[in-house]
Amino acid sequence: MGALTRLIGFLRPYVWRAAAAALALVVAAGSVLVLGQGLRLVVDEGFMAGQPGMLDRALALTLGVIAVMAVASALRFYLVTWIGERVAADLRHAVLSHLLSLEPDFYERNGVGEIQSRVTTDTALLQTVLGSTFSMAVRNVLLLAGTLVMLVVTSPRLTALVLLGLPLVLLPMLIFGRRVRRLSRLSQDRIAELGSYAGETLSGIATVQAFGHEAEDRRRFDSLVEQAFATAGARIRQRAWLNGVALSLAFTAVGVILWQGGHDVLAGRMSAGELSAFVFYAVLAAGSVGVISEVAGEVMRAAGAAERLFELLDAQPAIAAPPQPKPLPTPPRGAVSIDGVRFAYPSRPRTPALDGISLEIRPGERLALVGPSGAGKSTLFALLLRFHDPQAGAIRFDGVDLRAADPAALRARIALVAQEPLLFTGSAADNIRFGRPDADDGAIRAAAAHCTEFVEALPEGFDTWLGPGGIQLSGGQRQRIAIARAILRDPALLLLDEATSSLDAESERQVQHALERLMAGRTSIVIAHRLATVTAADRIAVLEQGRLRAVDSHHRLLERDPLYARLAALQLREPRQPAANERLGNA
Ligand SMILES: Nc1ncnc2c1ncn2[C@@H]1O[C@H](COP(=O)(O)OP(=O)(O)OP(=O)(O)O)[C@@H](O)[C@H]1O
Repeated sequence: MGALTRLIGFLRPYVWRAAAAALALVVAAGSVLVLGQGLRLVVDEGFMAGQPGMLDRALALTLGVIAVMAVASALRFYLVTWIGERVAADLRHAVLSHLLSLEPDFYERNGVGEIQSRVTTDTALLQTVLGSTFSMAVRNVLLLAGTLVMLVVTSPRLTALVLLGLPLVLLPMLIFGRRVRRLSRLSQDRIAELGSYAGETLSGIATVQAFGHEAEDRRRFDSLVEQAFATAGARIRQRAWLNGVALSLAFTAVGVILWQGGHDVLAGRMSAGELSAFVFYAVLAAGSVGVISEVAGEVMRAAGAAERLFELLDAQPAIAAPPQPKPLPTPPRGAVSIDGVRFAYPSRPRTPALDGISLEIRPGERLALVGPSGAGKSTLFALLLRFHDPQAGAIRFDGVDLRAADPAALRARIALVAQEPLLFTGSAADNIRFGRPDADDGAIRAAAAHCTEFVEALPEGFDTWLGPGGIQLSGGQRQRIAIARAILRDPALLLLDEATSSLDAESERQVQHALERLMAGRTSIVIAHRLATVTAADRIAVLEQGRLRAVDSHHRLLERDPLYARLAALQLREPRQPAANERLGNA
């Protein structure tokens, strides 16, 4: 119920349309009720009094009422459906837009697949229910209320009989309705679980097939699908009971009324026209109850879906701009100060991923980060981008504590080139424009100066569609596009996670050349995997188990830090030399 009332809040911008819809609804339902009175007149004044002229007038009147009913019904349908679709669209918009403000951690905790399923299946369900079912429900609730009034007006005695029977009809609806609602929610959860599992498996299809994991996945799919089906089965059983019980009760009631009413007419307590009208209204009422019982389940399912969507809407971003964000100085300098930073991931509060890190990085400096796997290098990047806040200490960018700044303003001064750069569906130009959507073609070409030769060789140059994830490019080409994207953003601070996968010597040289362009004149922090990078760096910071071990130049570290010497020997690689057969081939 809470979710439904909150949905009504979404109606606020459309009060006038809602009012018009309500008016059309009342007129449409009202004209159906008037038809019942027409029926009474025809029977009493026409048939019983034996006046054919009365029949003609009754027909004319009826046609008029039908015309009004038709127009009002069409209007009601249009307006109510429009509002339903509009509210579903608004809700989709609100949820998607809110999701963008939640930090990467949130998705790690809750699973992207699960969230995706809520956004797609739950909004789709709401869309159908708000767009059509809801309109039916409202129409029938109103019709039911109207027919009940008309029943009382026509014959209070018979109505009393109906009302006595009413709890018999409503009680099972309430009981079954509640069960249906609980099962609906469970059913949606199961489908979401399935969707999330399928999403992960299908996006990792290459790994799945390479390891021959299909049989295992098929088994798990089977079990998840069957679980979802079992839940759906339980829900359908409840709905089936609900429908059967409600309908049989309603029509039994009509039978009883006819029987009692027939006795009343015979005894002269009511006219035949009144009984006709009464039965007309009773049938309408029973029909409404039937429809309501049918759509109530759907509406309850929608309430479950709305509840899940509101949960997403209510998720508070852990990282947000303070009410009065402190502006970063202009022009940006690119000074980073890390001061006694301690950070542990929420899932492992006892083992800090970074512990007591202090480091000053001067504007324009080139700092290389090295350390064994799990030392905290990527975590430091995540903190610099403010995906997390440190539990102790502070990070300052150009003198401003990251927590005091607007994260968007901070990130506008940073560009990230990830180890496996992520490209998105679109053209080469779209991907380069990613961090500056308003950039014109000239700016894009300038930023891509290091890769024009290969981009222009693509079938449609910069407008070539690269497929989802830039699948149509080689690893080295993807990296160069990602570098162009960072150059176009023109950041004061560059965060670069060097690729570990080896490229051939020529691609390596091209990527290196692109990186030189990117790093020129800005502060850069590089998670280094190449010997060339550490030798060219101003300083190298050696991390080990979340602690800063040493900060110095390559040569001095080689002399005085055994861990560094070992890492340099094992981890940092020279550009790959062409193999002997390649050299032979070239000769
Ligand atoms: N999301 C997370 N939740 C909990 N712990 C995490 C999470 N991400 C990383 N860690 C832990 O934090 C520590 C530092 O990880 P981090 O990814 O920063 O290391 P790294 O130096 O970048 O390693 P690599 O070179 O292998 O990428 C590791 O012990 C890791 O297990």
